[in-house]
Amino acid sequence: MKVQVINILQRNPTWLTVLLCFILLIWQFFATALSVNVQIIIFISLILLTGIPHGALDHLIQEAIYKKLNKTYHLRNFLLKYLLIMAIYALVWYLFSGLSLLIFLVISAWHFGETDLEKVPKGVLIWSFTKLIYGFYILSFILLTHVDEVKPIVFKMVGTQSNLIESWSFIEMNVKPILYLLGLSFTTIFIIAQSQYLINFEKERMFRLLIILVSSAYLPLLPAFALYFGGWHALCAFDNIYGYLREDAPNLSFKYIYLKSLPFTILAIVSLCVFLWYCNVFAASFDPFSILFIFISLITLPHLVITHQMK
Ligand SMILES: CC1=C(/C=C/C(C)=C/C=C/C(C)=C/C=O)C(C)(C)CCC1
Repeated sequence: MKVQVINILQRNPTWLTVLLCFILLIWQFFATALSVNVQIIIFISLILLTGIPHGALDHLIQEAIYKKLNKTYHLRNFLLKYLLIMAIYALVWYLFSGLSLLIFLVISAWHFGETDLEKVPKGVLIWSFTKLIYGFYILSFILLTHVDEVKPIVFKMVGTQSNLIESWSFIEMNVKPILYLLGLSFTTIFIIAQSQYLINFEKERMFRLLIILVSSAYLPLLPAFALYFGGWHALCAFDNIYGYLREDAPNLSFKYIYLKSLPFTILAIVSLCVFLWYCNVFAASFDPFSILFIFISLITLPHLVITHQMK
């Protein structure tokens, strides 16, 4: 029995996330509301344990892609390209914060769709569109079920611009219709895509995601986002990357690739701390979560460019 449970968790570690959802919901229901400290601990733990490490494998992915293409891989060139993309995006954030946030939301939606629906064939237009709508739905669900908590973070990220205030009041007043419309659009396009190119989705996997999403709606924003991002998206991404790297090196162990992510995880954490310190000293108004999300956006763009090349 014990061995069976360990096997299931090893094959599908997202069951642990489901378990965590139940623990948090029960705690919240029977004991007290989750304190801010507990929320922050859950958020930071998941971001550090899986969120950042899944992106810290990009150098291995790039190396594997180059190997398949018979191209020579240089870590130095990889790092330069990565940092250049981040620097350009940071400049765009500095000059046009509203546009940058929009870019972040669109690429995140695309990235969530691409990772979660990894079985979907690349280059089939209807499925590409389905992935995007799927990502938008997931992201909107998490953000719009926490609209009051999202608001101050977003306003600190982009400043109080009049067009943002207008769009925000529209969103605030239409949370339910927006979610219904997106849900309906996703269902419709999913059915059309399935009728054109049938894909067999694991029902049990979809059930796990559903539990995580529904639970997230009843939890505060930080644990809600961390449960999806660290407890679902990053774990699925790890699985995809592991499978991709094993195509050329079947003996690769999961422990080995996790350890390989550590140097860049540590580098990312140190850079984040420097970034937080810099913004605290030099920015007019400072909110650590806004800065953290801007930092996540900066590392997401090159990460997406690399993971998109995995076939
Ligand atoms: C939760 C949240 C936000 C969105 C975060 C997103 C979109 C994260 C995407 C991360 C990705 C795609 C990482 C890739 O590995 C906002 C609106 C910025 C601020 C309010 C809280």
